[in-house]
Amino acid sequence: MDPSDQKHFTAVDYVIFAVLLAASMGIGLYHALSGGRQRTTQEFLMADRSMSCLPVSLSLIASFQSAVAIIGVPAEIYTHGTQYWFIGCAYFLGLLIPAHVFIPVLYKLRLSSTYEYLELRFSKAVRICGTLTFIFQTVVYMGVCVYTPAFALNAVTGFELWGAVLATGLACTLYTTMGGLKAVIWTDVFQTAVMFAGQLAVIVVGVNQTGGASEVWRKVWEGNRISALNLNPDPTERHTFWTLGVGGVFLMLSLYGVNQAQVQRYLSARTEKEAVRSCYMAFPSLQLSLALSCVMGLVMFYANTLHFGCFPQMVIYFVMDMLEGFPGLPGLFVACLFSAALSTISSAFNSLATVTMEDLVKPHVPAMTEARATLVSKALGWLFTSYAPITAVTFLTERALIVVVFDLQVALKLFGMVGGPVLGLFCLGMFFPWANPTGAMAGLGAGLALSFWVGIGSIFNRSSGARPLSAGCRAALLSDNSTSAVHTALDNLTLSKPSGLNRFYSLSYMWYSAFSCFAVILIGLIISFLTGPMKEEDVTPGTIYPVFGKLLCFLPEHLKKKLCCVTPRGPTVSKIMDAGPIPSIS
Ligand SMILES: CC(C)(CO)[C@@H](O)C(=O)NCCC(=O)O
Ligand code: NA
Repeated sequence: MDPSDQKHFTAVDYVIFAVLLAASMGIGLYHALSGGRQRTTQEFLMADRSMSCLPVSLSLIASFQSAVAIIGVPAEIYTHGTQYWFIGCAYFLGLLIPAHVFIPVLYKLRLSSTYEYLELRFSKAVRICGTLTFIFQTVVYMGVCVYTPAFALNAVTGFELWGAVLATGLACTLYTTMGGLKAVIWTDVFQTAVMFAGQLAVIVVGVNQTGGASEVWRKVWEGNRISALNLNPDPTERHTFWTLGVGGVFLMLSLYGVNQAQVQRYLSARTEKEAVRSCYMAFPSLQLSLALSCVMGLVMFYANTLHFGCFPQMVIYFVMDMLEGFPGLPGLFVACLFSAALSTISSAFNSLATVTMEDLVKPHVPAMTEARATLVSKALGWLFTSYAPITAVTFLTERALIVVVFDLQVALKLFGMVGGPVLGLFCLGMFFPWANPTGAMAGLGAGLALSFWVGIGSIFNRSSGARPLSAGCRAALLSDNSTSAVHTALDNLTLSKPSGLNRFYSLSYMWYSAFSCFAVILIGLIISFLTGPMKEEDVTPGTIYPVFGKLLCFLPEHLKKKLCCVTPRGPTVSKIMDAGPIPSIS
């Protein structure tokens, strides 16, 4: 790295950065010493189920908004125009459905791990498979998240990459294991504020330097960066209204509907109403965050005259150049990236500790005392911490992978490939009373196989929906002579339509969630009917959401009853479950 890139940080910047870390630690320490002092798993993992909707809602948006999005979205807008902004349309249904379908079912069951649902509805084996899938997704995602801010810090201060990665993991584990979920949620609130402040500062400075908002607008308009609504129905087109606005709903459902990190937050809310409200309140903040990162991409487009693509790493240099002469602001921006990453990683730690404890440890050690269980949960937190830097460092050793790791697409592909089948499994259970455990297992297995097939196939398929400039970006990263590299990349741009299996591999990654979700449901239902569908009286009460009953409310009563299996939650079951661990269902 050119040492001249490292002139940006002044003493004020270091102070701002230190304040972020100190405040996060302080919040952790406060929750370690107040309340019940984190001596029970109910407090450590579930925040005593006492949270109100405001902190929960800010925490919800922080979980999956990492530095990857903060710099990935501007890079996307800069390169391809504002089409990506239409993902905001998916936020409507993507939050309404969790609020009115998933929360009512999951909250009433008083779960700790969302995968307990799978055991109640299907079997222990399905639950374990759900848990393992989640652990895989989260561990890979953490590796991606931890790397981005470390790169930024390295670029502006020269701080060693691996040192920054380790420090991030360490800081995060410290406050997470000290203060439990309460600390995670309250640091999320603080860190979300820092995140917004950093993005806002860049935009305000950028717009002022470039001669006002109307100037920026004129230039991005002339530069063709304001995209019209693309209604092309082709599923291989990377970003259209359909892939973003409809495919995006399924992506949102896999994250906000059934992902442990989010469900744990809903369940930590004081009441079900409060959980639903937090979901509603997440909507404006998510839109604001999307708008800020899109506008940042437009401002960058104005500030830079190069009319080729931009890779995410460049965003950091752009911003640092823009903020030169404003001491404190580079520090605020790096703090913004770290806030985004820390809040995501802490959610990941806490949710990993929860599922490992609740799904993998507790069922085998039923007689564990609360104090012991809390200790084990904390130890699990530490275990997973060591895992995140290991993943990140593995990425580091493969220099070419660095470009990949930064990509917004990588994170969204992962959510779709791994989260989509799990979403399908929950939908199969909640909406289709006939689905049986065999069907669920087969559906999940087939769904995962299909989504990995298309996901891995797309990596090896040149004309895939991947960004056409990625080859150029890689070359540009490795040499300073970016102009010629970009020309080569543009020359190599393949415009021919793929056919056959290649067409399958070119499926837009925004459809991965929907595709694998439907695959799981379809295969799950077929296998269930072949092996003997579940009888209504065998389904655990409270695990079905009568979606057909609600949709077909005009049908006569007896037909509706046949279709939707509206089983009320029996008093015996609720008593057993309120008393403690879930009884095994055979
Ligand atoms: C997942 C959404 C679409 C909504 O939360 C967004 O935050 C996002 O694009 N996240 C990318 C992954 C990341 O930032 O780590
Ligand atoms: Na975050």
